[in-house]
Amino acid sequence: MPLITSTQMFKDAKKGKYAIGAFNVNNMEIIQGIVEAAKEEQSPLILQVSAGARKYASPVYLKKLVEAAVEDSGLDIVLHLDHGEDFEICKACIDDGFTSVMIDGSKYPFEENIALTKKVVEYAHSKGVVVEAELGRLAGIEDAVNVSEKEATFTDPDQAVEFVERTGVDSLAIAIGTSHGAYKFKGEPRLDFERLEKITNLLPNTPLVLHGASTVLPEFVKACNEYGGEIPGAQGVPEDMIRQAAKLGVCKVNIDTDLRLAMTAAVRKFLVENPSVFDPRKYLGPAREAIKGMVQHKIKNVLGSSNKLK
Ligand SMILES: O=C(CO)COP(=O)(O)O
Ligand SMILES: O=C[C@H](O)COP(=O)(O)O
Ligand SMILES: [Zn+2]
Ligand SMILES: [Zn+2]
Repeated sequence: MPLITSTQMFKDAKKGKYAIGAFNVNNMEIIQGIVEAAKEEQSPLILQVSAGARKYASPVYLKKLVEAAVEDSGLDIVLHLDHGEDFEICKACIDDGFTSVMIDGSKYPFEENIALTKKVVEYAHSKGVVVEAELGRLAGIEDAVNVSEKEATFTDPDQAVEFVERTGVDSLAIAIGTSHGAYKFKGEPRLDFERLEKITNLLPNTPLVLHGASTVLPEFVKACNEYGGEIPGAQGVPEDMIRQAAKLGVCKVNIDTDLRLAMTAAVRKFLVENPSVFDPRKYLGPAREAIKGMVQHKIKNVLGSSNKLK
């Protein structure tokens, strides 16, 4: 079973009006938890690696861990670079065997974003790798860059059409009100579904990607706060909104914060309840289980990708 591209996966998802989870991975326990969940649910799966993850774990460790997951699980998995910030990192990942890369030129003016994305698309396609790009800008924290609410901009539907036509990109990340991190809304959660619908109607064959799509599960926030953490007021995208986004053309849903919260809640709880234990396996085991349970819930009850493996 190999690493695969997302091309067929996205076609099926778009047609079936469900979404594929793209989960950020940083170490072995995170990978194992996610992959076990996807296997039990017989769900297609995207594992994504950020520049920060490559720096933390080293590129070779992460690549080999994902290869181990493919071998051990027998699943076909997409290995994707998340938020590639320049041509060089995209090229490095493509040369390294990634099957999908994101070039995130969203901080640049429109024409520069197009030129950069086009350059990555040309190289990636010559190697059989698919490309995600971003138009519009999400608020929140991303690789140590904090985009303020003021700097954030929603995706312009007409620009999206021009962007996809001129770059030849395979999928497009859009900004409709989600943001990275655990503090997504101050008041009532609100996403611009009208905008999403418009983009989908104008680009019926382009898989859309929703970044900043963690739901920030209250049970994990509560456990973190109960066991010594301090994350008051954390709030994510309600599950119903993710379901609706999938119905309206979103094929890829990016999830990192929920993994972090699940893992941290489990570790905090274990260490508080077992103060004399110092064997990392004893607290990383429950952390892996928490990730598995959370991912399984998402696949089954939110993304709708259970039993969609071909
Ligand atoms: O978009 C993401 C990764 O690219 C993750 O978003 P969250 O912070 O909502 O998990
Ligand atoms: O979008 C950002 C992801 O959550 C990755 O975060 P990171 O850059 O801290 O690894
Ligand atoms: Zn971005
Ligand atoms: Zn993102």
